[in-house]
Amino acid sequence: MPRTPSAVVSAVLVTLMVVLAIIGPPIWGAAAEKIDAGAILQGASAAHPLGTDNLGRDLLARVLVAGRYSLVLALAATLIGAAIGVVLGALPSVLPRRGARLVTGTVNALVAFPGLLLAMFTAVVSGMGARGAVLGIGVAIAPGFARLTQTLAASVARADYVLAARMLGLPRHLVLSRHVLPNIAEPLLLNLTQALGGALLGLAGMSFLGLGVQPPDFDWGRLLFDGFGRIYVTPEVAIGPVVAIALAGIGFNLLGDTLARRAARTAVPAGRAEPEPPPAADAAGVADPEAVLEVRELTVAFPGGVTPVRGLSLTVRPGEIVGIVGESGSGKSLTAAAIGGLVPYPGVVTHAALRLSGRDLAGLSQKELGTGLAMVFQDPMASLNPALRVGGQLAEVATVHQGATRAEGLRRAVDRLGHVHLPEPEKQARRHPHELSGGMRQRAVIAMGLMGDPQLIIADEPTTALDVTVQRQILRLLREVVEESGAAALFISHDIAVVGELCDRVVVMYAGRVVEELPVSSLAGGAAHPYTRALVDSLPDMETDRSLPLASIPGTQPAPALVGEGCAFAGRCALATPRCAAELPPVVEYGKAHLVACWEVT
Ligand SMILES: Nc1ncnc2c1ncn2[C@@H]1O[C@H](COP(=O)(O)OP(=O)(O)OP(=O)(O)O)[C@@H](O)[C@H]1O
Repeated sequence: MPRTPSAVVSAVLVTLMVVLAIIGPPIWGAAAEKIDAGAILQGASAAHPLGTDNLGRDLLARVLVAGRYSLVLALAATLIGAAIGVVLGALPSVLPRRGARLVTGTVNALVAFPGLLLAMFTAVVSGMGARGAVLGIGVAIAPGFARLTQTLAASVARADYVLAARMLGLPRHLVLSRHVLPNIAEPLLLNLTQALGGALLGLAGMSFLGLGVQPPDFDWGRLLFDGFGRIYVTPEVAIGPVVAIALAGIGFNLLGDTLARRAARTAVPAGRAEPEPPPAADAAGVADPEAVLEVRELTVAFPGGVTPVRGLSLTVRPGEIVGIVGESGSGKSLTAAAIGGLVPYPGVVTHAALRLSGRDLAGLSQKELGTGLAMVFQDPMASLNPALRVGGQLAEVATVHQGATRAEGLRRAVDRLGHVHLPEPEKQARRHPHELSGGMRQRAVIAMGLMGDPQLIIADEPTTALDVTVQRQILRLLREVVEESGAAALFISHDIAVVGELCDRVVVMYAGRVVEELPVSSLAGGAAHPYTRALVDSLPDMETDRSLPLASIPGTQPAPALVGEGCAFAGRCALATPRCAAELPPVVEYGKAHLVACWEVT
């Protein structure tokens, strides 16, 4: 059901156009063709509300009848454009390098060429009339489709399942048709709707220029062309086709926008088996009144059976800093992204519960999310707009979400920048992000999170890009901010030593699952899972012989698409038995505030 005003408007307009195309010719067809020598070139009257043409035919009836032809021509042009575009866009994936470069270069040149000129040129070359105009508009639309197909195909090409198919030696055209095209079909279809609106306007333009539909046929553009010569004497004769063209163009463009927005929100991959449905509502249970963040059975899946986060549960309580630790690729960042609603398309997030202070995260407004949840990422430049001054960006949180004036917002921004110990905060607020050092930028991002009233701060590897001294300062700042603001924090890191220093509790992830959760105080000596123990053992201490290479865990973590039935760590585990590889160990209690998933220690 459409919900936003633009969705309602687009649904009404498009339905109207389709109904008109179906019922227009049978109902008003005869009136549109009826020649009346006594009513030639008349203006508006009761009998002819939009006037008549040079043969005395009723213009209102002609506008209503022309809808079908206009829509059919636009649909044909769009399909031609999409077909040429998808072929051109997909070719670089199957051609040898040189051919691919040639096609890409041609597409780039065509994208830069004005569409209407391309359409006019093609129409003139292929013969004036409806066929030439349709071909012309089709050719003008094609480069846009080609560029979109290329970009989408390139983004899917790096997915694990495409790499796996390539490594299996599948021919390129099969990789393209089986693995790439089905996964980019949905955005292409959405683009088709928007292109239909553009084609309608383009065809009307061609007919208006005299290059399109020729008499005795007529579409809205042709009616506008005929009426335009009389626009100063009887302007109403041009109004009908103008209104029809505008409404149809707006309707299809808005429909494309609405569908694209909806698809981005639901992000269900096209043409692929969908991941398991979310567990039944009652599995969510009752909200934990103690929890700032409650995550139950969180799963993040991508097309092709890639499930990098599998049934993850965790709880963060007020004032607590919980660390998520794991090797690269264990699913830490996707967990953070899923909590923040930032999993990129075409990822699908399912969960039994995802609550912030007892409230379903999906039900929170942008304002509640913007002020209640602060996200700090590894690269502060990714969170700061390089074109804006730091103070202005921070102030935006207050002006957009809290209804503050710009002056109030700026005052609060300077105050928050001082709070995170940026020297001379007024001066820093006037600077652009590139004028600050990496550590200062990260402080500014933390200050941005503090502009609201965050209940939870999610910090995803916030110190990885910084040098060791600055790392320590930022970690100290995070602890201070949590203590002062009363917020809780979820701290993500691959470094168990850093987690051990900063956090109260640690959640250890391996290949998308929680394998152990324990208080940080139990890490040294109290860890139960062989993986956690190996992580702790790989840390150097005072007695480590620094002349020897650091201990590391032999083997590698399996890629998300290659995780088997049982424990994903079994292949690297010294304690593994045949049961470990065959059966998934459940996460069970192992002493006070301690959970573990391992057959051999429970
Ligand atoms: N857009 C995507 N499409 C398909 N797979 C993805 C996508 N994003 C991430 N993945 C897969 O999910 C897995 C987990 O990624 P994630 O970034 O959460 O790991 P991580 O533990 O944070 O690692 P790192 O420390 O390297 O960031 C990776 O193996 C990656 O291949």
